[in-house]
Amino acid sequence: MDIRKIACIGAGYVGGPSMSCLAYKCPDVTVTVIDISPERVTAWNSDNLPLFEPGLLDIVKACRGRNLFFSTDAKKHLAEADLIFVCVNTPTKLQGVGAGKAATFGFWEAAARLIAASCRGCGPKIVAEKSPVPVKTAQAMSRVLSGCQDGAKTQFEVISNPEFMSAGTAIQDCLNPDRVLIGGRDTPEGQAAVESLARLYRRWVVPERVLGMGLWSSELAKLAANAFLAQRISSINAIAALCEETGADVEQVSHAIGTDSRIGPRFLNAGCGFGGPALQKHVLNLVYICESLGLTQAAQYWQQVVEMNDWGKDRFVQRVITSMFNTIRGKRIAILGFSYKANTTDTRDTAAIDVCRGLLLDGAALAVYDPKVGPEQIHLDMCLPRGSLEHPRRQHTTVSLATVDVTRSAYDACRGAHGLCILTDWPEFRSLDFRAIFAAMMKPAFVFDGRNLLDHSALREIGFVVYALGKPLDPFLVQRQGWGFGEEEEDGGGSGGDPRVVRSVLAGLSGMALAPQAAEAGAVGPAGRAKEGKEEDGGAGVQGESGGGGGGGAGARRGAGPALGAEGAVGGEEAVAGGEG
Ligand SMILES: NC(=O)C1=CN([C@@H]2O[C@H](COP(=O)(O)OP(=O)(O)OC[C@H]3O[C@@H](n4cnc5c(N)ncnc54)[C@H](O)[C@@H]3O)[C@@H](O)[C@H]2O)C=CC1
Ligand SMILES: O=C(O)[C@H]1O[C@H](OP(=O)(O)OP(=O)(O)OC[C@H]2O[C@@H](n3ccc(=O)[nH]c3=O)[C@H](O)[C@@H]2O)[C@H](O)[C@@H](O)[C@@H]1O
Repeated sequence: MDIRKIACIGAGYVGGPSMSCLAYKCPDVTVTVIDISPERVTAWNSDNLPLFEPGLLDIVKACRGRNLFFSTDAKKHLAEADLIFVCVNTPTKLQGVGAGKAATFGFWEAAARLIAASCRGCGPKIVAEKSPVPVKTAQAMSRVLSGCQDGAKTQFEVISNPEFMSAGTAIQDCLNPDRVLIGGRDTPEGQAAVESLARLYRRWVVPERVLGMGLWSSELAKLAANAFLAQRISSINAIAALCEETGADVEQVSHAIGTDSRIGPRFLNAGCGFGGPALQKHVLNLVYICESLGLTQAAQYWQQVVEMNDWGKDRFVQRVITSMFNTIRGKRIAILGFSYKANTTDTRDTAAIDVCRGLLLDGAALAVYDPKVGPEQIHLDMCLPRGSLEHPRRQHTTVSLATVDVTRSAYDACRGAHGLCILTDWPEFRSLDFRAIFAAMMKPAFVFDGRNLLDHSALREIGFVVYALGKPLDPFLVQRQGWGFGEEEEDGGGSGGDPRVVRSVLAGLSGMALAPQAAEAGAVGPAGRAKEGKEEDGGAGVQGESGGGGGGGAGARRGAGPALGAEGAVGGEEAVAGGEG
């Protein structure tokens, strides 16, 4: 079939960018992207696209109105199309059989019924699955399509053409894909349909990368590819935990293993957990398929990839808490980065949600900054009710948003903070002025780099105590129990550690390295006490009763934003950070 008109159901993260690239590369083919959401369609027809993707706006502007259209008029465009892509979402089931693991087929069935209803009596059509689906969805799709035809039958050939783009690099992934899979039935009609679509792709993708295969292989390959990626990340994260315990450096280890050409260097960055709309969901889909087929051991194997990811997020939260003297109650913690990775606004299943919720549950006051994600989304994600569509596995203990401040800049987030966490690998975080940030933070000032993004030795030079995931532990953290802070002070004598860190920490604790804001807010001199607080207020808080002597360095700060929790609880018996100054 010579494809002249294409319709795509779903103008989301996949449908929008992939169809824009198709239109860009095939100017003689008309591509119409359909969505049920009029707001989305309106946004696609404006310069304010509904999603941020580098290079996307240029491509859209080059084709929109020429051979690229966005519309809500499904009936018209589906009836006219030679080829229909289905790009609807496939969230995880929340109830019933397979809840928490199986993919919901509802959007797909609705799309199939829409196609069937719109195309009665039309000529033959190819229907291509683009969003990932459970194996054998094509069969179900064909049955729905042919079952809903009442009389005037249209010939539908269902093929599989899974999308492998990643958010943030969607345009380059579409324009220069590693491979394009097209799966079809092993019949003349099936193979003809595969060939029709392959001809389009071969206009810009070298023929060796356009791979024809069986329908079920193509469907399964998509889930398997994501499961392998997730497994790789969980594997390196498991090694990262081991590195911290042994003094090895995960970056050196991943470099070493990545130079083996059989393993390869990519996707070996340890981090505080993979997130996004795909990896976890697809691993769980795979688990469910294995379980359904009685492959218990295979199911358990893949399940462990997700368990490891959850453990990694918990481990990060634990590190923050134990590093900060076993208490974060009322302490302001800056969260830099909320999206699940850089260059996207997408927060679906982002590791930041679980990390933030973990910190909130332990009483922290968070100041969140993300270059592209706004306050509404962050607040929504933080308090989604149990069972929300894209986060079925999350533990939904209620957290209070009263202590979540979303700031306009990284500097605002860090001002007055006891610690800062890097949760997304936004490159701009690298070029922040960390001297200024250090000056404005409570002391000791902690950095928890969950993406190994920053220059850790430069940060230590400045005076930060740095936790870098999978790296040898900062001497201050190894020795943390020896400083007489927290509940376990009997452990140590406080000797040892990097002298620079030790000096800086001592300076901070004695108030010599006070943040200007803290000074303004009432903290004074080496024996600093909060002017507004009680005389006996402890260092880290303003309302504590017995925080100890001259701890002004780590605290004595009031009124500088929502730094303290409702109880202002950093002081009192938990005001250990400043207690021994
Ligand atoms: N986000 C990504 O980078 C990638 C996502 N995928 C997968 O592709 C699927 C779709 O993902 P996204 O595009 O991110 O989802 P999305 O939720 O952003 O977009 C789906 C769109 O389909 C529309 N829709 C649903 N049913 C419809 C119907 N009957 N008629 C018209 N419009 C309808 C929705 O309104 C929505 O705009 C998911 O399963 C995802 O896992 C695959 C590759 C990459
Ligand atoms: O099916 C999909 O939707 C897509 O899912 C993933 O793409 P995506 O989820 O956009 O992002 P990835 O680049 O895979 O990153 C996912 C998560 O893994 C984390 N990650 C990635 C790489 C790494 O080395 N370490 C690591 O922790 C990222 O920070 C992010 O949170 C796949 O990479 C795409 O090929 C696939 O098309």
